[in-house]
Amino acid sequence: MEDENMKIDFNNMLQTSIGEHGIREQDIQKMAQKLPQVHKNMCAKKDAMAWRSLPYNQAEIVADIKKEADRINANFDNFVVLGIGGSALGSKALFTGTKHLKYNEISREKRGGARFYVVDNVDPDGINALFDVIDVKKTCFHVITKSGNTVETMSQFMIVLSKLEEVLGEDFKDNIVLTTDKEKGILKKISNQYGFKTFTVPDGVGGRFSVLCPVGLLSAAVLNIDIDALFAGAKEMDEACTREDLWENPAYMYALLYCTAMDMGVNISVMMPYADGLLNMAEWYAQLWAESLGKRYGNDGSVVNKGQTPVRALGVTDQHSQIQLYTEGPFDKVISFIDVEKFNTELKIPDAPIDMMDAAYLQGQTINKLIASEMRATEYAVTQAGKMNMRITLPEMNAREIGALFFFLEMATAAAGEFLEIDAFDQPGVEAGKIATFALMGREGYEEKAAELNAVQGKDGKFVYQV
Ligand SMILES: O=P(O)(O)OC[C@H]1O[C@](O)(CO)[C@@H](O)[C@@H]1O
Repeated sequence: MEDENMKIDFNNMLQTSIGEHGIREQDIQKMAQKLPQVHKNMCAKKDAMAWRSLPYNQAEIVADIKKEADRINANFDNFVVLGIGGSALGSKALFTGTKHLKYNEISREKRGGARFYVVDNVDPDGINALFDVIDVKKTCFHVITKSGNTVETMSQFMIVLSKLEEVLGEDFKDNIVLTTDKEKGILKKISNQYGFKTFTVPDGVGGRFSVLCPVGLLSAAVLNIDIDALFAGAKEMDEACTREDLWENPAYMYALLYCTAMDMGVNISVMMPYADGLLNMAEWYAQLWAESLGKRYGNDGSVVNKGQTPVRALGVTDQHSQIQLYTEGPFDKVISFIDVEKFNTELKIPDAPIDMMDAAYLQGQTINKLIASEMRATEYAVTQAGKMNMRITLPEMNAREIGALFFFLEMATAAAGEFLEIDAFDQPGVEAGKIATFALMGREGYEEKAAELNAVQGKDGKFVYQV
């Protein structure tokens, strides 16, 4: 990739940079023995990993999405995404990664479209707070659930439908857009019966890999994010991340080094962007890395309990809360710094009208230089402390770079799944909680589970402190 593109620097993962707790050349060689099989699987499973084709095969869908976005922006003041996990996090990362950080507060003229919100929880105060600031009549709700059954999203949807009915009677169809599976799930049945505008999550595109399909693209279009540029970034990354040679494929190197680190007891992956707008990218990555790699069983059915705990941190803010631990605590984490070479704006630290004393050296410099210097300083400090870290540098925060970053991390995650010999595309571990929730909420067919839950032995009172 050329100089103006993203740069991914793995030096500080290595013993040559950080000393005894780093990865050695021979560790790379050893893990690289798996690479031919990893590459073979990545090639063989390309079609099954349908998210890899999304930058290439959606011309018609994107045209429809843009038309729908134009309708939404022409008719509504607000656009609200209802969804959770992979149905929400990509939209959030896209939004803050490319748009004005106070988007909803700037004028409509400057925004060029509806205000944008994502509701990805079932906190009553959070949902009610949104209703306090939007006029539901003037709001389009995008209900996203691939399975079409997710309890959080369906309950949000029901609340919204009733609010709409209160103010619009039966005339609320235009305020709703759905995105779901092509045939499965309750939402699809509702779509068929009531004829809401509906987009499809393609087969082979799991929630956490779905940002570049209608799940994230309708948000992108409503936000006037350049979808062609998103795809261009993803395609560039695809080209790099399908190469067979480890030394030319950054996704393979990421996967190899992180899996080697896991074998060395490095159980935590901290993503620490130095840009407010990229914190949501770290949130998105957290689901991607956690749900894809956290697995009890290996492909051969044996118990492996693999995975690495993702942590989101924000530079520089979390330097003043977490870096003490990262430098001096256990050797159990790797930090992925993300920095941005050129921010969208510049902010000078002017000469102050009072004597700033020892702080006067800051005068005439920029906040841009300060954040960049703090990133380098923190990288230096954790490297000196012998802790694994690496750096992803974005030349700018724009649609192309964000598209490339999504695709890079998706490819790295899929490759890591192959190195770990687990299925990176299922999530059986979340089922137990979902089923228990159905039971506790009285869903038909879950009576036995409800009885089981109610029969669970009481807690030992001596460990419960009623203060
Ligand atoms: O899009 P859905 O089916 O509502 O799922 C939401 C999220 O729930 C999960 O299935 C896990 O609970 C995620 O994998 C997914 O992104």
